[in-house]
Amino acid sequence: MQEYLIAPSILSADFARLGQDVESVLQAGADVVHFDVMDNHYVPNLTFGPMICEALRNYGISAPIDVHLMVEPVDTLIGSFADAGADMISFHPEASRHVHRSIQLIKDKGCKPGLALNPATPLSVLDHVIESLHHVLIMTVNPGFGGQAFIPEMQDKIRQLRTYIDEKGLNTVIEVDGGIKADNIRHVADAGATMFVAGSAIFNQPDYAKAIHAFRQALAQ
Ligand SMILES: O=C(CO)[C@H](O)[C@H](O)COP(=O)(O)O
Ligand SMILES: [Fe+2]
Repeated sequence: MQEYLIAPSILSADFARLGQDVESVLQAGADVVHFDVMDNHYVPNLTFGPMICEALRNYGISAPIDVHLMVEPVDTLIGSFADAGADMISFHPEASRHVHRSIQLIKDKGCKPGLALNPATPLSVLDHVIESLHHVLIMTVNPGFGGQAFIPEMQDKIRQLRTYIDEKGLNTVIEVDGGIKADNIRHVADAGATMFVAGSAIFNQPDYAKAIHAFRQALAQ
């Protein structure tokens, strides 16, 4: 059976009690912690850096941490996030002057590299580097904010990426990020995604377990 990963985006968590909130969402059945890093330069918003990642590890969070870098430049932050306890690190190709070098830096630090593609970024940016990637993060909203609506055209992009990966015989993970809800997750999975980021659809609900269960039920259909 296909294994699906649910990755709550802590962008929508309660920052005043972040450790407890992340612990709660993991106890509620989440698989991975999605950690959105925004710099008010690559995207028009500002969030958190490696110190917060390290603080979560020190608090006792042992689940995989999936760092989504929406920063420019990229390379100077890779080492700090790896040292702070990141497992997966993705970045946007537009924000790196040397994409292959950034991927190698992530690997050299023992983390799993990913490329994050904005809605208007073509899949062709994956040519020549796809073999080095652990995951491709398809943005299904424009990066910078939580709580936006899923862009329907991305369904076809995910499908094309599935074909691209399968034709090469790779097992690259397709991660989707933005506007994922219980009522669209099945369609996104049908298109070929296996890892689902969701911020507002989980953290804005009173019962995290119920929200995650609704995702799993939709995926099991
Ligand atoms: O990378 C992101 C925004 O740039 C977030 O991960 C994403 O938008 C998740 O939030 P939501 O599920 O509320 O759309
Ligand atoms: Fe994200």
